[in-house]
Amino acid sequence: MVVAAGSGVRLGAVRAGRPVPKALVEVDGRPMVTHAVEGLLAAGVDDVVVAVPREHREEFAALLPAGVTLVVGGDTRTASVRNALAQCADGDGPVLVHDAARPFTPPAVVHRVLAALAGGARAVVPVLPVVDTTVVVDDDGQVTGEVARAALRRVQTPQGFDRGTLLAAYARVTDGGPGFTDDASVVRAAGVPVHTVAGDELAAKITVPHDLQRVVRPAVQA
Ligand SMILES: Nc1ccn([C@@H]2O[C@H](COP(=O)(O)OP(=O)(O)OP(=O)(O)O)[C@@H](O)[C@H]2O)c(=O)n1
Ligand SMILES: C[C@](O)(CO)[C@H](O)COP(=O)(O)O
Repeated sequence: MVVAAGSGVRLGAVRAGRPVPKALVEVDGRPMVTHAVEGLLAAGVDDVVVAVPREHREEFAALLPAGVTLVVGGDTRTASVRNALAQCADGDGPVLVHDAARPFTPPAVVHRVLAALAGGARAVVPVLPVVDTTVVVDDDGQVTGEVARAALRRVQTPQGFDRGTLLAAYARVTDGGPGFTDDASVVRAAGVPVHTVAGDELAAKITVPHDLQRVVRPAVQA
């Protein structure tokens, strides 16, 4: 599945004087959501479900390839995943949860996640190391401590799950509960170990305007 129902408040994109959902913002000439969905399909993923904002449903439907299922997302990412998961309850095989906001995720990342699932992992996330010195600051912006970064990782998507494991984990949590920022956290809260594989800087999430200047479509995706 691809979650594309966020507003993109931090990106702050505007079209004809009105806020436009982040997933509809164009990168390399096409909406982010189109790149993200086509990327999964090109990597061999089938049965793609996309969570979209209710008020833009028709626009998303016109953009996306035939065969893709659209569902209306929720107020939080967790709620959007939950709505899309409802479409996945009867399927077979693992489920991938991917952000529309990571338009140029290389297929190799998808394949590493799927390979780890095929090897028996129930939950898999792509991660990258933290390469900068990392500190803690107080409310005034003063540094109050340094963080040992060797064990820290930045988490990306797609995140992959054994289908039953993901469904059961989401059934345990409510959208009004603790603020889960990804799906691995939901699964880990259910006591399931989360395995990591290497992510890729090309899978970076577009979050703030500066990210639009940095986003790179690889000439050849591996
Ligand atoms: N209610 C929500 C919130 C987020 N997402 C999706 O989750 C992904 C990662 O979320 P993020 O980058 O935080 O997107 P937004 O919530 O749109 O950003 P912001 O917090 O700046 O509004 C995005 O593809 C976004 O569309 C979603 O489907 N439904
Ligand atoms: C799911 C995610 O992209 C993994 O890094 C991330 O947690 C989304 O969180 P955000 O805080 O809404 O950007």
